[in-house]
Amino acid sequence: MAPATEKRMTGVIAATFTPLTSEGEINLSVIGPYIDYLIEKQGVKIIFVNGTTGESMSLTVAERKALAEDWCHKAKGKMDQVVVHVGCMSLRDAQELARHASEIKADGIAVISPSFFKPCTAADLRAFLREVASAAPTVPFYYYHIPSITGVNVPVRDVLIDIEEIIPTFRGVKFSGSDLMDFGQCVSMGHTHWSAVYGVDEQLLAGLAMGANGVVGSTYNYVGSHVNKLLTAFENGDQLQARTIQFKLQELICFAIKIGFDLGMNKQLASEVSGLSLGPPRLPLIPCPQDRVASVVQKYRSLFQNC
Ligand SMILES: CC(=O)N[C@H](C=O)[C@@H](O)[C@H](O)[C@H](O)CO
Ligand SMILES: CC(=O)C(=O)O
Repeated sequence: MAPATEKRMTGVIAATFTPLTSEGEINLSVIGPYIDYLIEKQGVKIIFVNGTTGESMSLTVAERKALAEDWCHKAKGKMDQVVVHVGCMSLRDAQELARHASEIKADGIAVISPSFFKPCTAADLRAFLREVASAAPTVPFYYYHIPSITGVNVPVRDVLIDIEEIIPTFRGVKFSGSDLMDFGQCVSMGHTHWSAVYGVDEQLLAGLAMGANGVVGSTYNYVGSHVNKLLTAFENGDQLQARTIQFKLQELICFAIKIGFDLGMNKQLASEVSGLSLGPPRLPLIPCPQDRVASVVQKYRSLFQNC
């Protein structure tokens, strides 16, 4: 059983971008103001760092450690939780990051499946996750499912069967897939000390309907306050209001997709809205052309400003 003091992942969780300088170095000076911005302007109290949005797979292990440490240190006493993604292609790197996350007192770790050589079965994936988790035996552990990026389509329900027998620290799933039956099965197989957080921002309301405890995503860096209202409306049974906000977010994402939505655009949009200097993405991703940034920012303002 989980210790009584352990916190669950709930509410609106921002998957943070990794601030880079214009020369492409990690820029730790932005992290303090970034945390304050998320708390004050977006009402976000839990952050998920070094994930997909954080370009973790494009960073070195040393950079990921420096970032994780800074996020945890600066969020202390401000954020409710910092969950650090430690997944890597190499099991040894993932274990090193898991151990490090434990040392810096991260509130949880999450692990993505390796995606160059992929696990073929749920058993293979479970074996990988167990080895990473065992490097941080006191830290709450989450499996991070993102099949559109990893190409690993093992149903999460198969990963979860009796998983605490092999990973005693297992505490839930960050589910960034669109298979809502599988997500529903994760919720229904879950325990009261687990969290099922949903990660497809454009259909988060469907995730809530399936029983998500929280939502995690990149767009909550700049629509977090609106999505907080969506969650409240959902809890109050106000489906109309919840859908109104969801549809606005869909409109923004649809618009962005039409002009070429990628992490470069997303990061630049977050910079423009927040006023933080998040910098460019790292190659192979490239910065978004200024005219496209301007039009997505304009769309954002027309949908979300002054309401
Ligand atoms: C594939 C991807 O990056 N997924 C993110 C997190 O899981 C989401 O937050 C998306 O960025 C978001 O749903 C917009 O498509
Ligand atoms: C979106 C998300 O959860 C991530 O960036 O890892």
